[in-house]
Amino acid sequence: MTPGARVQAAIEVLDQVLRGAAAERALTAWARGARYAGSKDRAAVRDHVFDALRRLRSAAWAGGQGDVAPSGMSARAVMAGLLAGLGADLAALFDGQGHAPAPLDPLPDPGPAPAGVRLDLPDWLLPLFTDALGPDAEAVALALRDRAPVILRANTARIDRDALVAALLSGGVAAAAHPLSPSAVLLAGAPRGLQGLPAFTEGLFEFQDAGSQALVDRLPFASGARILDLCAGGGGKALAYAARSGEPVHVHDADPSRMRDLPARAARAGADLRPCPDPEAVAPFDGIIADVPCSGSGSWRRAPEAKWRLTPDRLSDLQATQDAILDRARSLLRPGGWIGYMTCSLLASENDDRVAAASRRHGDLQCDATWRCMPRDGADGFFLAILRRGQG
Ligand SMILES: C[S@@+](CC[C@H](N)C(=O)[O-])C[C@H]1O[C@@H](n2cnc3c(N)ncnc32)[C@H](O)[C@@H]1O
Repeated sequence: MTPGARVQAAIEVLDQVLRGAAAERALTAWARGARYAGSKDRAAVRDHVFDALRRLRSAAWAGGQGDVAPSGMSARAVMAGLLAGLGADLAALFDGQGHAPAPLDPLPDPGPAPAGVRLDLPDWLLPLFTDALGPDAEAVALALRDRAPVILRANTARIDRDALVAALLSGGVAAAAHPLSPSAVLLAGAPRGLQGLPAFTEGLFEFQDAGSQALVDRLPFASGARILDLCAGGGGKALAYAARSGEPVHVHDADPSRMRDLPARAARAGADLRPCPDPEAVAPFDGIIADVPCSGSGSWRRAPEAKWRLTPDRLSDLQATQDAILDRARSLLRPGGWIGYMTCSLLASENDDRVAAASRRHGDLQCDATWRCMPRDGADGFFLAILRRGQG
C-alpha cells in the first residue's frame, strides 16, 4: 500500500469508530477484508487510527471542523488535521492517486483552541484533572496525547532482568532496564514480532507497563500467605505477584471469560494460579489484590477511545462498583490482612476518595500507604493503596 492508501484506509476505520464501533474490532474487520495489506501496512493504519484517537479534538479543530462532538466529526478532516499537526506533506498523501484520499482544500487557520481542545480532553474532565493533579494536570493531559512506550516484565522467577536485556540486545531488540521496577524492561520504538521470540514462548517475559509492575513490587509478601486476586482479568497482576513471591495466587473475576487466556499464560510463565470461582468458600485470605475496573484515564495513551466514551454517569457507576469490590474484599480478609486497591486512573474520585470512603464505611480498615505514578515516570498513570484490616 502507498502511504496515501494507508491514510485512506485509516480514514475509513476511524469513520466507523466515530460512529460508535470499537477501534480494535473495526481494525480487525478492515484487515480481514484487505488481503493485499501486509503487516507493515496494518501497523501503519493502526498507528494512524490510534494517533487520531489520542488527539481527536485538536485534530478535528486543526482540520477545520471547529469544536464538535466525536459523533459529528469527519474522519477525513480529523486525519488531515492530525497529519498537518505532525508536519506531514498533506499534498503528497491526499493526492487522489490510486487508493489515496482525494486532494484537500487548504486547511483554514482555526485560531487559538479552547483548553479542552488543546489538551484533548472532554470539557467535563478538565476540572477533575485539575482537582486530582493540580499544577501537573496540563502536562499529564498533553502526555496522554502521545504514544506509550513498549515495556516488558522480566519473569524474574525464570530470568534476571539484566540477563533478559542482554538476550534481547543480542537478538537485535534495543532494550534497557526501566528505573521504575526491578523487573521492567524498556524497548526502543515499537519492535514487531516479539511474541515469536523464543524468550516469549519460554515464558521469560510478558508485556506489562512499568507502573503496573511497580504496583505489585509494593504489595506485602510473606511466605505461605493465602492470596486472592479478586479482579484477575487477563492476569497481569496475578502473574507478576506469583513471579515475585513464588507462591500460588487464587484468581477470580466477576466475568470468568476475562480469564480465558490465564491458563496458557500461567503455564508459559510457570506460575501457580488457582481458579477461584467462589472466594467465600476459600476465605479468609491474608492478602487481596483488588485491581478494580476504572475509567482507565491513566492508560489513555494505550486505549485512547475510552477517553471519548467516558461519561459522568459511567464514572459514577464505576465508583459504585469500586466501593462494592472493596466491601467484598474486606469481608474476605482475615483480621490483620491487606487489600492492594489499585486502578489505572488519574482521578481522585476513583482513587483517594474511594479509599477514604471505604475507611469511613468500615472502622477496622485503615490505609497504610498510597503510591502513584504518571507518564513523567515513564509509565502509565496508576494508583495503589494498601488497606489493612485491624486485628479487632
Ligand atoms: C482492571 S481489570 C483487571 C486487570 C487485571 N488484573 C490485569 O492485571 O490484567 C478489572 C477486572 O475486574 C473485573 N470486575 C468487574 N466487576 C467486578 C466485580 N464486581 N468483582 C470482581 N471483578 C470484577 C472485570 O471483569 C475486569 O476483568
